Amino acid sequence: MTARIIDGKALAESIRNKVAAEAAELKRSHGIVPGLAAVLVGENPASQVYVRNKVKQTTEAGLASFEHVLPAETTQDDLLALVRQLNADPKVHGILVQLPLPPQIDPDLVIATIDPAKDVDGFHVENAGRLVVGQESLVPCTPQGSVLLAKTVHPDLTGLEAVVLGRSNIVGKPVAQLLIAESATVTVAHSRTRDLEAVCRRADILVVAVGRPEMVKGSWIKPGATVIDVGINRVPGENGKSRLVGDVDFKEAMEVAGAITPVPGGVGPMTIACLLANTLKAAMVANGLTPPSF
Ligand SMILES: Nc1nc(=O)c2c([nH]1)NC[C@@H]1CN(c3ccc(C(=O)N[C@@H](CCC(=O)O)C(=O)O)cc3)C=[N+]21
Repeated sequence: MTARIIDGKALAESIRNKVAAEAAELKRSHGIVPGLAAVLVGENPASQVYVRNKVKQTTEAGLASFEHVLPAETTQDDLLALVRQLNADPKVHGILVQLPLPPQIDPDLVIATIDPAKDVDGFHVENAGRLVVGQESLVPCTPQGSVLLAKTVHPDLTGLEAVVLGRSNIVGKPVAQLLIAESATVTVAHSRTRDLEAVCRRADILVVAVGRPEMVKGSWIKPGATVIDVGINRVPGENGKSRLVGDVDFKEAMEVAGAITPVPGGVGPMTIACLLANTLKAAMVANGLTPPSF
């Protein structure tokens, strides 16, 4: 059997098109242009690619994009001052401070300083808590994108066995919360889990977010399972070039899984699409309007 490849690029494009249509209508009816501010500290090359893609897609969807590129030596106080300035700026509806930050800056303090209503990453404790208790919130983009991709295969996740491999605050934990909200039976596994392979093999839906290139092998996957690969790892490729691989051994997984997301072209594009959707949502909520669902 060969797995079906889940097309993240196509789903991301359809979400971006919907954001663009809604943004055009918001501008026509209320004169509001949703604005996203992205703050990048230092020059991590992978971050720069992400920021460049994000700026392009933000403007293509008709949203306003405000870029703040700060030197690696930026002090914590200077970054906090910028965040407060963006909190107070009515043209800015969403604020994203790209992680990781340099060592002199405490990321928890930066996230806590972002106005929760503008926290389009969904990382603020207020949004994380609201997600857990099932209240309306800004939901983290990569987790949201991962679950939307799983739902292209299983529109109803009720009662399915979901295993999330990874327990980070930015992916593993929020993915688990979203899957619980979809009535899946959720196990969160991690590096300390006993017999990790056997736990993964129980999964109808396996979401992998560990940041280790090609760690999950074909033998870890239940035949026919849906595999969502959140990893984006740059590894040495042919003739001195680098290539991107996920946290799942794609070649092996293709022989066992029922459906799988590729890297690139899977979860990555969905992260950006969901970021644009969150920015639209933040702009509408800030103006007393009811946002669409995606
Ligand atoms: N506050 C914060 N929020 C984030 O969401 C965040 C962050 N910091 N720091 C960095 C990571 C990384 N990240 C990516 C998103 C999309 C792609 C993406 O679109 N990748 C494409 C293309 C990859 C390529 O060709 O280089 C793909 O997978 O197909 C990649 C990486 C968001 N992150």
